[in-house]
Amino acid sequence: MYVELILATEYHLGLLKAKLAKYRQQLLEPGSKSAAKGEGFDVMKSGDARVALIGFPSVGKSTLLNTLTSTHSESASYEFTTLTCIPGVIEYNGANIQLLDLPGIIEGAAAGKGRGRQVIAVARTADLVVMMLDATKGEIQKELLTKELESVGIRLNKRRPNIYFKQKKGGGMSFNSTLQLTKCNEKMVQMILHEWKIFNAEVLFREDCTSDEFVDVILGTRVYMPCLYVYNKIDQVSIEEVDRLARLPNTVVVSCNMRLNLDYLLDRVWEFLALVRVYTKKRGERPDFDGGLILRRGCTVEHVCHAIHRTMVSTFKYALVWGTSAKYSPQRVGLSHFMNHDDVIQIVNK
Ligand SMILES: Nc1nc2c(ncn2[C@@H]2O[C@H](COP(=O)(O)OP(=O)(O)OP(=O)(O)O)[C@@H](O)[C@H]2O)c(=O)[nH]1
Ligand SMILES: [K+]
Ligand SMILES: [Mg+2]
Repeated sequence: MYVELILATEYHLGLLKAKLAKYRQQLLEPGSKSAAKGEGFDVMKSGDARVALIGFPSVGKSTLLNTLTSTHSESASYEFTTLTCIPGVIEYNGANIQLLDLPGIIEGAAAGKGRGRQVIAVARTADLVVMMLDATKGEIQKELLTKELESVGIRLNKRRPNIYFKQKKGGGMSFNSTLQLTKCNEKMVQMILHEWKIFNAEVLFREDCTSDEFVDVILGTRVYMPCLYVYNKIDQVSIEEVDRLARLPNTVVVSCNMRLNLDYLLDRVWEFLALVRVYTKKRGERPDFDGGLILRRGCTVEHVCHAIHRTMVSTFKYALVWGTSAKYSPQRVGLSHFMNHDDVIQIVNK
């Protein structure tokens, strides 16, 4: 009896949340009235990666842009100093990383307060969100901002749920899981799908997901982004507090005014962007250490070929690789060999 009651509550709540998610989705769809005014700022994507600075007003976003790039963005002690998107470029490890200074956002941003929607629209286009927080203001800012971003479908530091979902023309529902599910079940999935008027589909849970995560999968418009939390103004708090903040996950503590820990911040940005630099070398010549190629972690020799020239793969015979990805230097490898940061490669054509 008791168990049934809990289950009934779970179903009720699960379905309610699914309805809400569906409703919110309609609000965000392009063409709908409320979405129209929430267009992003018009800034060209450039460089090897894009980082968006998100934070409450006056946490020091513009000060950071001014410190790390040659672009100037007005910074002042009053809130909402920045009213538009200001792009700058960080040069690091031979890569050009576009850093976007944005207006501060406040609670209710997702619902249209201030320039919140525009800011969030830009954040969605970034490869990394740097959430800037004021070290003097505790952790509440982080929770509020995370909620704002979640409410418009941005998931920070989370993996896409491992659920296979395919809508079908007929054949009814097929539900399977590769492991014991503890947070969701077939009945719940069916109820949620009916809410979307989906009666024919194939669903396979490959991990123990919640019904909320299943809703994310049906919507299919969620963005999963890495996020680095940066606590600024550590010159204003006790050493004990700095120590505590610095140990939080995915966190860097800095002082933009005093230029403290900014090198470490850049290291972490590079790591979060998962960038890799690879040097090319011609036979009998020294590697071209001025012109490294910027690629993503997990890239292979094939990716390197594409980065050099789109027809390179068709003439590829083998490659010689020096560096940490090679078992010996040089190692002779094929197209599927994984490259590491700062490896050197010489490509031999047919
Ligand atoms: N104490 C201290 N103050 C800082 C630091 N970094 C920035 N500030 C100050 O914080 C205030 C706000 O800085 P901004 O760079 O304008 O902040 P913002 O986040 O861009 O603000 P909005 O554009 O209004 O959202 C300025 O008075 C800065 O001098 C820091 O490391 N320590
Ligand atoms: K400000
Ligand atoms: Mg600013």
